[in-house]
Amino acid sequence: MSNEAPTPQAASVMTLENYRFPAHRLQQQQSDPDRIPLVLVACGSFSPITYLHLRMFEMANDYSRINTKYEVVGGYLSPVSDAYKKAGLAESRHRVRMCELAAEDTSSWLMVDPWEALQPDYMPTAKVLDHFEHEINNVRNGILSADGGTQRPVKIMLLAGADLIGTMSTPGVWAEKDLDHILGNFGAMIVERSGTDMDEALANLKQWEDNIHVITQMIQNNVSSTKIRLFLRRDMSVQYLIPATVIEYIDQHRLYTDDGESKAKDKDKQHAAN
Ligand SMILES: Nc1ncnc2c1ncn2[C@@H]1O[C@H](COP(=O)(O)OP(=O)(O)OP(=O)(O)O)[C@@H](O)[C@H]1O
Ligand SMILES: O=C(O)c1ccc[n+]([C@@H]2O[C@H](COP(=O)([O-])O)[C@@H](O)[C@H]2O)c1
Repeated sequence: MSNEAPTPQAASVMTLENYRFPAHRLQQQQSDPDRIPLVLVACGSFSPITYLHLRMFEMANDYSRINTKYEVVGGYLSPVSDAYKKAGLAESRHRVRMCELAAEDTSSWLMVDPWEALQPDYMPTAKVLDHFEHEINNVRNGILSADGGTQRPVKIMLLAGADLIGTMSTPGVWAEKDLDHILGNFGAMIVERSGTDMDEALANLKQWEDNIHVITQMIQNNVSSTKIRLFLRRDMSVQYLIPATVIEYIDQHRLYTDDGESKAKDKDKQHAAN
């Protein structure tokens, strides 16, 4: 897929004007009548997306099937917009395209929603989850029941790593009303992460503990985007840590190299001269 142009409905070619909620892999009908339909939403930088980000969804799917009454009917990556201004953040158009390449090439059920990435202003996570609630439960009226008789509402949940829930326990990072909305109304699936003490991360979130599902990593994977960027700056291999199509894209666009921008500009000048 990496050498193919994105299709017209692809997340990476959408603008705020022609935006359409991606639903091509969203399950249309439930398989199990006894389960509650669930859509997982991972918000983050994804600069760049790694295999761990993708694995989080697989772990959450297994966890849901084995430990809960939920049936996962869809999964979305929602890259943060350029307004987030975090160190190491590549332009959102690149992050959306890398997520899209990774999802299309390695998964049969993950999708990328560019809505958050396209926003000119920073969009708090509570508002991003509201957007999914609106698109799935208001616009689409939920999901068809297993017997085909009724439409059922879909539960939307945040999927995140332990460091992110740790920031929720840290006073002042998240608005209190947003925490109550995210953890009280939506809920979260949290993947443990080495370097983050789960008890500490959850310490101030006791009132919502019934809505917080902790997923243990049975095979520890400690890949992070920061380490990938570091390897790329040192011209070291990132093969088998992130999808091959994403590596190809990073090479083509000279992302995450110290002199990446100037090289890209030189290339543009060369094209213009020819
Ligand atoms: N190794 C990991 N273990 C568990 N969760 C992770 C891991 N890497 C990322 N995540 C989670 O994936 C989500 C999106 O990650 P994001 O791109 O924002 O972070 P990151 O990979 O830590 O990036 P950076 O290194 O640039 O800070 C977050 O919820 C984060 O907690
Ligand atoms: O909504 C908030 O108040 C909020 C506060 C801190 C972080 N977030 C979200 O958490 C995600 C990961 O952030 P970070 O800084 O750990 O890469 C990203 O999608 C942010 O928008 C959201």
